[in-house]
Amino acid sequence: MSEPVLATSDLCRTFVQGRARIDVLRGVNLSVAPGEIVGLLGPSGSGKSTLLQAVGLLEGGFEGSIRIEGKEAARLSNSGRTELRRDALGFVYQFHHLLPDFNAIENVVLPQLIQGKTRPESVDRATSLLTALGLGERLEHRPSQLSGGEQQRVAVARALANRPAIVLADEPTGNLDEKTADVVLNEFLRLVRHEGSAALVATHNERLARQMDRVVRLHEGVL
Ligand SMILES: Nc1ncnc2c1ncn2[C@@H]1O[C@H](COP(=O)(O)OP(=O)(O)OP(=O)(O)O)[C@@H](O)[C@H]1O
Repeated sequence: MSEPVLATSDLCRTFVQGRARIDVLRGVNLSVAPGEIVGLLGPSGSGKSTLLQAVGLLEGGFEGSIRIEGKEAARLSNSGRTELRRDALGFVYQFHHLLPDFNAIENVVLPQLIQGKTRPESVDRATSLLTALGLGERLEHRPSQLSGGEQQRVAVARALANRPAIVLADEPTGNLDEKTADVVLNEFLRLVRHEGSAALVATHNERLARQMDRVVRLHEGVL
């Protein structure tokens, strides 16, 4: 069996607020195989975003092990973690977080330039991803000139631009109306499958989660 793209073992995260201790993650064991799309369900406040932030190497303060493509995050230097985040992970959030002064194609080109790709190849890749998401006629629109669904599609293209091993998505369609959310999620899943990336997708929506390969649930800090 091939090595998981993401594996956590006994992952714990406690927040201390004044005298209160909140044990949000209490020994999470999760493994995601290459190309596997996993839905992460759990009630509000159950720790889905906290888990995604930990495995996205976005913040420290957790205990336990996080391995991405076999690399133990805690053993890496800060720059090693930054490189791993840039090369192996893609992120989609509930709000698009696109750069407002850059158009769609530039938003998707930028992470590739940061990774060291040339401008022509980055533009080719961005054009093909955005076209696959139905935005071939919107390449030069800035975020404010796009609808909510179109903005999220650009965010999806940006997340996939560097061919991540796994995309981490936190309520990627949570800000869209139901019909648009369905369409955008389906396009997201289709493109992730086509690209061969894995994905871990936090959602409240059981119906959308059923379209994924597997669903895990956070309950009282464990899966
Ligand atoms: N920086 C922080 N300091 C203190 N408590 C925090 C912090 N971040 C999160 N928490 C607490 O951790 C718990 C889990 O929060 P988290 O955002 O991970 O839940 P969630 O499952 O993503 O919720 P939702 O579905 O509503 O987005 C909550 O009780 C929250 O108040």
